[in-house]
Amino acid sequence: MEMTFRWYGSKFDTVTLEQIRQIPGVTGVITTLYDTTPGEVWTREAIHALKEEVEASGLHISGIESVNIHDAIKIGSPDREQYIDNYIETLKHLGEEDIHLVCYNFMPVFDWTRTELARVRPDGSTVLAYKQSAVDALVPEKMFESIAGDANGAILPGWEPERMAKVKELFDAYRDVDDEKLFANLKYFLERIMPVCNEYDIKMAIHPDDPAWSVFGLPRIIINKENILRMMKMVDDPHNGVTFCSGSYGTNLENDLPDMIRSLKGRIHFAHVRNLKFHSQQDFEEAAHLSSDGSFDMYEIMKALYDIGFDGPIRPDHGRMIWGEKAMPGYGLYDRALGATYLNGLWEAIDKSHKRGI
Ligand SMILES: O=C(O)[C@@H](O)[C@@H](O)[C@H](O)[C@H](O)CO
Ligand SMILES: [Fe+2]
Repeated sequence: MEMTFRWYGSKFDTVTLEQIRQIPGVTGVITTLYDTTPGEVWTREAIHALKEEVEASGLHISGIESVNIHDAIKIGSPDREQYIDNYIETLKHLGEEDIHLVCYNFMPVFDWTRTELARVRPDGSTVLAYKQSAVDALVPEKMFESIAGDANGAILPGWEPERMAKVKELFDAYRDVDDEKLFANLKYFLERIMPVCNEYDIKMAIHPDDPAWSVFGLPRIIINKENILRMMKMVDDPHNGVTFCSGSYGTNLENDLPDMIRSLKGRIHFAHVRNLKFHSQQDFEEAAHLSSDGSFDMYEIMKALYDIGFDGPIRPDHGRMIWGEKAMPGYGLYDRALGATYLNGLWEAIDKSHKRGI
């Protein structure tokens, strides 16, 4: 595995490449062209410039998170053809620039959903949190407004203001899309892009839905072992793979994370590893990465990744806001750096135990 760090680009991120370069063991960044909108073609020039900037700092681009999918593709409307063609163009340009990993998600309307962006924990740190009762008390149009105030002025990934302004219309457009239709539209999309992925060896890594259940009645399919295995089989190509995100699959306590990892051997191309702390089944907050701070056994998660021979990029996921830092919620420097170091420590221990036959 390679330890990496998400970086939104110098125009958007409070964290610099120089800082990332000094986190021990981090060699790559996971980045994006944050000022593109879903559906747009990424130019080769823009990708090249990003790559040069990253490489000038002594790091390299380990993958893209995300090339977002236009709603027409998820809805399956006739104009999806154009947007799929655009996506293929983007993949081609990425391949030409020697980038071989693309993370994306297939969530209707909203990307990840949280009801609080700055819940205060007993140690004074703040974290993102989710409470089902708070979602149930909201109309979807108000979702964005209800959390935007705590965003530290940042644009939230997957919550593009232009799209959020049209939430009502989007909900209408998804009216006839149920789980089966969404599966079919995902299959259609993947079958169309697989030739270019094969040609340029681009590994597609779908990110799970977060939380891993339906929100506001919208269909959500990338939520559990059964569905993700169905998806792997429906387009049975190693380039059709997974971002294993412990914090997203882990929102559903019925998901056995190490078991899911083992069942996806060979198809996990990217891993997000973070911890959650549950207060009740549908009330949880993001914890520090350390097992004892949350509800997951992080050793078992890393061990499962190790055991399946995972060799792709891994990154700490959302971190707490600590030490007075002001950054995009979940994406400050300090706590994610602690997370990277902790995960590297677990990995070293697992690796050495394995080699010594312990
Ligand atoms: O919650 C986050 O910040 C991320 O894990 C997602 O936004 C993720 O990048 C996308 O869902 C992947 O397309
Ligand atoms: Fe994630």
